[in-house]
Amino acid sequence: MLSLGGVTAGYGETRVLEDLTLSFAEGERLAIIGRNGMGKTTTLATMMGLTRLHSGAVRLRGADISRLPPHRRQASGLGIVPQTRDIFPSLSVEENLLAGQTRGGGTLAEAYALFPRLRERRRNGGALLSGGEQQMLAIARTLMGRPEVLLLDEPLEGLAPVICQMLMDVFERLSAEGRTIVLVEQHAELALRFADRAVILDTGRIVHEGRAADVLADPALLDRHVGVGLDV
Ligand SMILES: Nc1ncnc2c1ncn2[C@@H]1O[C@H](COP(=O)(O)OP(=O)(O)OP(=O)(O)O)[C@@H](O)[C@H]1O
Repeated sequence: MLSLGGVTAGYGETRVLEDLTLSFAEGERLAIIGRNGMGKTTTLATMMGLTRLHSGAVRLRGADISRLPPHRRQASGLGIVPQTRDIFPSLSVEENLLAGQTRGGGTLAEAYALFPRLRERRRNGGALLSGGEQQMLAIARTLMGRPEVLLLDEPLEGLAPVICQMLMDVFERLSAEGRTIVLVEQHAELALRFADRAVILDTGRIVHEGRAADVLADPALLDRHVGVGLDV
């Protein structure tokens, strides 16, 4: 579905990812884990065209999209939910959703069916939402572009366990509908339980790649490269 081949990328002259090769299939659930600052966000941003690609290639369904700007990648089926959520604070929930709508894209009815809470809050300003509601809105807004590949950057960060579980259920649903999901998460256990496959990043390089269940069953590996105890 999507691949990075020998990718070295970063910001300006700074190189964050070094010769990174990674691919995943249609419908797959991939978890990318690792300590802070190891390049997880940069990996998603590079898939989306938001970094400087020094060398290597990004391919979507075999087509080289390395030179495509982010909006063209979005039109080709990629969607990212950034860690920063990027809600427009002065727009209502509904206006935020419509801002993410593309031609032939998702509908408000679909967004509200997935997140009934957003329907209740549809006239509220973005600035008045709780953290969980902001994250629901960020996800729903990206889905308005009907992405085939959904890139999620630490969607659970700072949220209460009950909201985290609700969002994980939503990701299960999106995956069951056939979407390909890449989940970057500090909550390693939730991410690994969800994913088929896991990649561990350390200083911009892949230090482990394999079945998520195997990573989950290897506390020493997690301790070495993720450095957090399992969180559930
Ligand atoms: N816009 C930027 N300009 C320059 N360097 C950056 C920029 N964004 C991130 N970096 C650097 O790139 C490295 C990797 O950051 P990245 O955000 O990809 O890591 P991460 O694994 O997602 O960590 P976190 O969990 O903290 O988001 C870090 O050293 C960071 O300081």
